[in-house]
Amino acid sequence: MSRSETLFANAQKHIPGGVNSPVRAFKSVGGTPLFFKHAIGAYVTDEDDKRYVDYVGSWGPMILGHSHPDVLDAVRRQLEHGLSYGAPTALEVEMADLVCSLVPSMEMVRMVSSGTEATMSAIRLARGFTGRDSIIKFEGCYHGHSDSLLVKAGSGALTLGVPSSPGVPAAFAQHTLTLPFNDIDAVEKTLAEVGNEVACIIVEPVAGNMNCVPPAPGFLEGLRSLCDKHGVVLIFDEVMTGFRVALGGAQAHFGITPDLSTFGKIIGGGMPVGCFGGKREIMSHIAPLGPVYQAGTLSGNPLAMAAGLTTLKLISRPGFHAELTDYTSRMLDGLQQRADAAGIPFVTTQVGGMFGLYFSGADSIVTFQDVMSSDADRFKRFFHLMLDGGVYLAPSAYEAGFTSIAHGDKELAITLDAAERAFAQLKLA
Ligand SMILES: Cc1ncc(COP(=O)(O)O)c(C=O)c1O
Ligand SMILES: N[C@H](C=O)CCC(=O)O
Repeated sequence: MSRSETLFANAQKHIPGGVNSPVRAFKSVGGTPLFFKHAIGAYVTDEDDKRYVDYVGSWGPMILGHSHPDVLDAVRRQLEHGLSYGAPTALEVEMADLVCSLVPSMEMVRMVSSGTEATMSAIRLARGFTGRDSIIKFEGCYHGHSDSLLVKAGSGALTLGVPSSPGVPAAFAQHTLTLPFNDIDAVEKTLAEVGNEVACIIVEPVAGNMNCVPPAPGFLEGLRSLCDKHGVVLIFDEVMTGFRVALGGAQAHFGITPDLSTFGKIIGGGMPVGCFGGKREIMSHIAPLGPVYQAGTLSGNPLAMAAGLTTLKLISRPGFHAELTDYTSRMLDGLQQRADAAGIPFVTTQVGGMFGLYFSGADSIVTFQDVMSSDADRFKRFFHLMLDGGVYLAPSAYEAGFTSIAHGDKELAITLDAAERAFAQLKLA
């Protein structure tokens, strides 16, 4: 048995399913999840000492690559001063100022410890601000695992086939209206009927939890104008896209200003961090300024702030996102060429350093149905062939992929060589 197999067998004794987050379990691709012990730059190393070019990047945060020396130094420096105080720090003030300067729609920001907390709190705030109970989300979008948002959700919920989780009271779920992503007519119709009951629309501006689906032209613009018309709070969940598809997030990339935004992943530089924020008028309703309660023992944790601040400063250098985008495009072009040469129907999607791979004959991927019509069995075989070739992709056909600035020509060659062999094998199968 490999070390990963032994560890996985042991893990299952006391950890449900052997993992601390369902998407890690390889359920939809089969086989044993890899247990990692080391990560540096574009690579992760498993417990059996096999190294892989990594396109998961801890599900998005590692935009600088793993173990960036400046980030590690910042954490080490902070370590000497204590792990947590449960009191305000200068680092939090610096973080709030930086986030608000990088993302102009953020006039005020509250730090939390995960993306789930960020979206859950933003929803509560939108409800408290508007005095309305209903929310609109989109099928296949994932906004963390809070009750109101685990309805027709993406990510592990979709992968495991339980997009609407047991344990969510029907009374909660009835306030969550779920509409098709990229279908602005459905939003218009719903708001025309019940607009005065809807507190907010929450959307992943690039859907990244049902593989990667960019917004159709006019979709985000339509959401903005419909929210204005019906007094609905527009929330961009930028936990995944924030600081990745552009320094100012998807809202900068697409030029749409939401009322509230949520961030996670990159903002913590690999440490557990999230935040929500936006218009001062709305954020002023959060305690202790206003009556909507929200709190956290470890919120604004100094180690996490040190890692996040250093990451945000490093990715602010001119040209960073253009380089990230360029690598991603070259990698996807290379995959497409090799799939075409092997005669394998294959489509890719990309926004900046975020991408999707589909075994599909469709011209483009726009809807949830497009995603679900792609060949997940073929992806499963591709995933394992790529693993054999030293490339670690997200272990699900319903997760986006991520590149880092540490990915360069060497990693491109490893990836494309592995893919060429994988497509050839798929053709034979
Ligand atoms: C768009 C989006 N929102 C929210 C979350 C929840 O974040 P977390 O896993 O940090 O709770 C995630 C990822 O899990 C995400 O991709
Ligand atoms: N798709 C999820 C978040 O982006 C993956 C992370 C997780 O839930 O473990």
